Amino acid sequence: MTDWIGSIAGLMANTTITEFLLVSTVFAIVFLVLRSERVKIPPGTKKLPGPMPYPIIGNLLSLSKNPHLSLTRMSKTYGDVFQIQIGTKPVLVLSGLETLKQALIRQGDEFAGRPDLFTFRLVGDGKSLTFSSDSGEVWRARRRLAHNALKTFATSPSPTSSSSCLVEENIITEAEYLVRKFKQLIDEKGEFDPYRYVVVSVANVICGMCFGKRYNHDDEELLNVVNLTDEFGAAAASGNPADFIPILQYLPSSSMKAFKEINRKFLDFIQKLVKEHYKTFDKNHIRDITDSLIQHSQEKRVDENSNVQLSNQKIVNIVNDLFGAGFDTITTALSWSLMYLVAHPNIQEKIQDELDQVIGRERRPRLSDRAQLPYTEAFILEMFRHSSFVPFTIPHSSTTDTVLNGYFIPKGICVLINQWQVNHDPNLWKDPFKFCPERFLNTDGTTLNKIEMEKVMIFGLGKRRCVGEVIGRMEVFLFLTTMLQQMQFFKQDGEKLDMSPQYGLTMKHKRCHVTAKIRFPLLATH
Ligand code: HEM
Repeated sequence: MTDWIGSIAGLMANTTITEFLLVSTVFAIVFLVLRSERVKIPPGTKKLPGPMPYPIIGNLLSLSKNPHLSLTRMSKTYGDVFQIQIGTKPVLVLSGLETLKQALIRQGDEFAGRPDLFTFRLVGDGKSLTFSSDSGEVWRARRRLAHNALKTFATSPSPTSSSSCLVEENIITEAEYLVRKFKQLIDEKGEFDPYRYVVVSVANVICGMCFGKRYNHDDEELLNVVNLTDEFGAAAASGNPADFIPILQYLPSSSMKAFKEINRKFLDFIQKLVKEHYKTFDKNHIRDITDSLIQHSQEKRVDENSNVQLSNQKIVNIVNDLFGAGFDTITTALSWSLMYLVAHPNIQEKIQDELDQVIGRERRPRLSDRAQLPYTEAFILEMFRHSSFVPFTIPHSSTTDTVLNGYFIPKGICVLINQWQVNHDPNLWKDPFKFCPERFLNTDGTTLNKIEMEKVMIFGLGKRRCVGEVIGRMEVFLFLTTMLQQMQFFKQDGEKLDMSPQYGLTMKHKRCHVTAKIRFPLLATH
């Protein structure tokens, strides 16, 4: 955001007074015209509350560097449903768990759209399932395809192994490689940056599902793509001024240049793999998600639940979304987990005691152990809640004129959904800023409290809820338990942990080097 403010300041410095007055007059006229076209509120409904916008920039300055915090503060004044203006565009902000359930579940169809934003048009050549403004039948048919592909190639029972499903085997293998890599780094250097290696292991899991392929930790091609997520997340985050003030799209901006470059690199990487799949495709031997999408497009199957006919590109491009969404979120979750573990050694010890008692040292953790590891599960929930590393869902839009909590909502308004606010709402959580896994346990301390668990907002809700949630939760559990069964992590002597999140689509902490101790020698078998 500072990049944009810098551009505006630079522009003003190079402008004469006459030019400045002329531009101001034009903007003032545009502002007055826009004001006169204000939305008419139907009788019996209320006008959305919200702060007074300034001409041209609206409430942009009030968003600050951390929009999740400023919009949470505003919700205390204006309530769960209020409007701000970014540039000249109105934006609806929703907070409060009950309000989010009302909008996204009970009125789900009315809030399932995506706004047509400048940055979103740059993702996946404008054809992304996640970011494009397709809603209705096209989006629904693509979402069903994504769901089915994940079911077939991830969560279906494994025909050949003892694992409960295909992806379990895949994750356990990658987690084991990761632990070996950490051990090697400890022997060689005594410390390491976990994020750098976790990202490759997590990317390998989704690469296995999508392309039947894995990469080693030093593969330049993969590293070039997976290391772009910070810049991607900064530009695609909710409230990017370039999405709301059209003139900013034409000003020189290093962050927007980087964003375009990232999308191009990402698309090239995926397209290369898709092309290889087309060359070796055999309809009698479907190897992975890409093959199954190619098969679907070649057979020109009409989606069985609708009459919509999707283009080949819109079918095969679904793999871009699955790959893109499938590694950054989980890597960020694991990286935050390691930060909390080194910041709270007593919590790390408690998890390890639980793992020792339930699993022991003779075998590796499995998904079937989850029910017997309530403290570990409570830790994961608390990591999701406390970090709230996806502070807003991806922006939604209203698909029709509607009413929410008595307020009139016009069709097509961009909607920001503040997950961070729900996860830190003092009406829902005792001491919301304290990191305390115990809050998710019943008083007996051995079972999880379902009501508390369901209050955590990190995967969204309703029609647009994350399609990879099941896999995401499995991955975080298996990577974490495999690491913690074998290794104990510490912060380095003298290293200060900086856990302040950097705002973005997914919020990251500053990269941090940790050290680790091997808890017991590696077993030859799982
Ligand atoms: C810890 C891991 C994850 C978190 C926290 C997470 C979170 C989210 C959130 C907040 C959304 C936006 C929901 C909305 O707009 O209302 C989303 C959407 C999505 N996620 Fe995830 N996600 C995770 C893992 C995954 C994985 C592993 C995949 C794929 C394999 C995936 C695929 C998607 C897709 C395709 C969408 C777009 C859905 C749509 O627009 O209809 N996610 N995710």
